[in-house]
Amino acid sequence: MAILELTKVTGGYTRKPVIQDVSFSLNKGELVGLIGLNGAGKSTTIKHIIGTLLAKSGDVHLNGVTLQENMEKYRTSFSYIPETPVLYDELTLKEHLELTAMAYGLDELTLKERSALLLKEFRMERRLNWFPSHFSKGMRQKVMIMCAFLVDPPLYIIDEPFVGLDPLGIQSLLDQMNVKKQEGASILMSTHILSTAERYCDRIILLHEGRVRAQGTMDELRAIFHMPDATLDDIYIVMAKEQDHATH
Ligand SMILES: Nc1ncnc2c1ncn2[C@@H]1O[C@H](COP(=O)(O)OP(=O)(O)OP(=O)(O)O)[C@@H](O)[C@H]1O
Repeated sequence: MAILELTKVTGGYTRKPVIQDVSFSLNKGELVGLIGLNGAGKSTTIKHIIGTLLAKSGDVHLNGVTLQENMEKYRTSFSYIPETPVLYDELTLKEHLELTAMAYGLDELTLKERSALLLKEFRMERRLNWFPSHFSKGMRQKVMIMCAFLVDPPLYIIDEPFVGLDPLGIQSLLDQMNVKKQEGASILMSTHILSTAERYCDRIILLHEGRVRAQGTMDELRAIFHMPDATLDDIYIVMAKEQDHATH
């Protein structure tokens, strides 16, 4: 069974749809890249998955249920790392981790064990009692990343994770993603860093003007675009120059 399944999702912010007929799924243990130009609809698609926007038509199943069918199961089946960190100014790093643990019903021991590993991995051990106002941009992002991994859900949704992290931070994140994948979790990641997406993603979904233009492994994409030796950058540029696919 797919952990995440979008079926013909059409939606947006106003009556005019931003994404149309978006269908794709993620299987257990897969890392899938959501790729597209600025304004293609990546964040809008993610908002429909996490439930901040509701589809005008079509549906999203997560862990076998829609948000309407079982809100509790749906919400606890994923964690989300937004593009721009959202932190509580009046809570320390330690309190952010504690709050996340409480929201997801983690016991004290699990919180202690998992946070010790994450704090070490992301080199934040000495910042436990700091407030967000003293964090750099990358550190703020690391707080969100640590909270997401603390939960240990079956699905991670990560919006443009690499901007703002230093190379060590990026490597730590990729390592964590890999560990979780090995344990069977699935990851949906949107990014503009195509070389990283090409290297790490099992499959790629190419969004263009609110629609899925193509999806598959790199080899499948090369076949679809008739570009046998192409990199993801090459394919992306060809897709970006297509004028009329939105109408087909
Ligand atoms: N809050 C909003 N209200 C109305 N329209 C919006 C809102 N946010 C985004 N849009 C519109 O939806 C379309 C898709 O935007 P979206 O943010 O999903 O793109 P994206 O693929 O994530 O782009 P980027 O790579 O720049 O982050 C754009 O035309 C944008 O103007």
